[in-house]
Amino acid sequence: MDDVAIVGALRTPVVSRSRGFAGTTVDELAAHALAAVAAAGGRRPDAVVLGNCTGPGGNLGRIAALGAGFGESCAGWGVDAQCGSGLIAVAEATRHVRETGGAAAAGGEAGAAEPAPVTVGLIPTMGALHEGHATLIRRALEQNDVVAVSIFVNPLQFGPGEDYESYPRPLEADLQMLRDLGVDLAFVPERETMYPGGRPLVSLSSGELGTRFEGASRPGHFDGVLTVVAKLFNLFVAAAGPHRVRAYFGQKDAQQVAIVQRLVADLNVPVTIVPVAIVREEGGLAMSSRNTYLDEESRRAALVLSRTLALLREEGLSRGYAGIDLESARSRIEERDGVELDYLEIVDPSTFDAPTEASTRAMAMAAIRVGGTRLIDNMDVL
Ligand SMILES: Nc1ncnc2c1ncn2[C@@H]1O[C@H](COP(=O)(O)OP(=O)(O)OP(=O)(O)O)[C@@H](O)[C@H]1O
Ligand SMILES: CC(C)(CO)[C@@H](O)C(=O)[O-]
Ligand code: BAL
Repeated sequence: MDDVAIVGALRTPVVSRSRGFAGTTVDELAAHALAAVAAAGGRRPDAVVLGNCTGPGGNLGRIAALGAGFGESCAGWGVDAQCGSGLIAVAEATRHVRETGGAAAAGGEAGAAEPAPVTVGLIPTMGALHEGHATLIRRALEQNDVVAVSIFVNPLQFGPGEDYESYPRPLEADLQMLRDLGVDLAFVPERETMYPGGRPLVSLSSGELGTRFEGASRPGHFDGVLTVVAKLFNLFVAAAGPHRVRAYFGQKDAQQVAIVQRLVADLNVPVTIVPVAIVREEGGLAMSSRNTYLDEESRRAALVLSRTLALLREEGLSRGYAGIDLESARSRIEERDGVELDYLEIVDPSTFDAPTEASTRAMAMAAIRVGGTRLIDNMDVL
């Protein structure tokens, strides 16, 4: 027989596996459709071929045929090829009809598959975007289905006399960069949206860790960071519904990464933190929005920061971090014209205490002031 025709086609509704048909098995669903299509056509098939799209495996065709009441004489088999198995099953059924000369066969696909869960990537920024931000964004685009970038210069994390007012805000250029990168959503709230009525009454404390290093020079800075980050996390977790949220932070702000990781752990925030390595300019200077404040001379002077850290890294990797001469490194920075050293220390980045025998990482971290600009940087020395 050459001419084989499809005389009936039915399918069950498509629903979320965990919802509508939660108590129904795949072969029961298939049996239901098979019985209905046979009743409509007025004829029982003598064979059932079912493609298995991540169903339970086994011989779905045979089980469903029995479930549909086609009796033991109805043959049944399956095609276990996930996507596309339905088409192969129909082709198989056609072949069966052709070869057996006139008997009816049913082919189709059954499965209980749910698409991989959608994930949301969030990159909190203060804008004035550069290649460092772009790297975080690209990482998020690789790892998530939906990517959102927030741009908000958060007044709570700036101390008196810091650069809150003068912080660069090139919004149009930032938005163009986000469009070019293929970001799905830019969240650019007004100050009043984030803090209606001014400073919030309730805010977060970054604890003792928030008072050291960056926190010692910028009192209250990390409390402000945590408060805005917690607000952003709450907004995005709520908007993402059942979907997982990952948030991307740059290792340039290593202490910030550690404190945000503690926020998530200590307050059970359902967000996964993804740290991203530091992106540097060709000469080694860590990229930063505040680099735009530097004139040519300051930019040259600022190189002492990354170069000193790179020397410490070499020393640490070749002789062990315990042998590093921090005092000479500090002098090297202080002796550079136009540069003021705030701190240079070696810490275990999981605690920000001095590394111990048990430490698996040791990190040299430093902050300097060049002209009026404060810059930070760090490198692993173990
Ligand atoms: N060079 C960089 N490499 C990796 N991540 C970076 C780099 N610069 C910024 N980031 C990360 O981008 C995120 C947003 O940072 P932010 O908008 O404050 O930019 P910034 O360049 O750090 O600005 P600032 O000059 O204010 O420190 C932070 O998680 C930060 O660590
Ligand atoms: C995380 C952050 C966006 C919070 O304002 C800021 O501290 C930053 O840009 O690193
Ligand atoms: N990148 C850290 C934000 C700040 O310096 O305020």
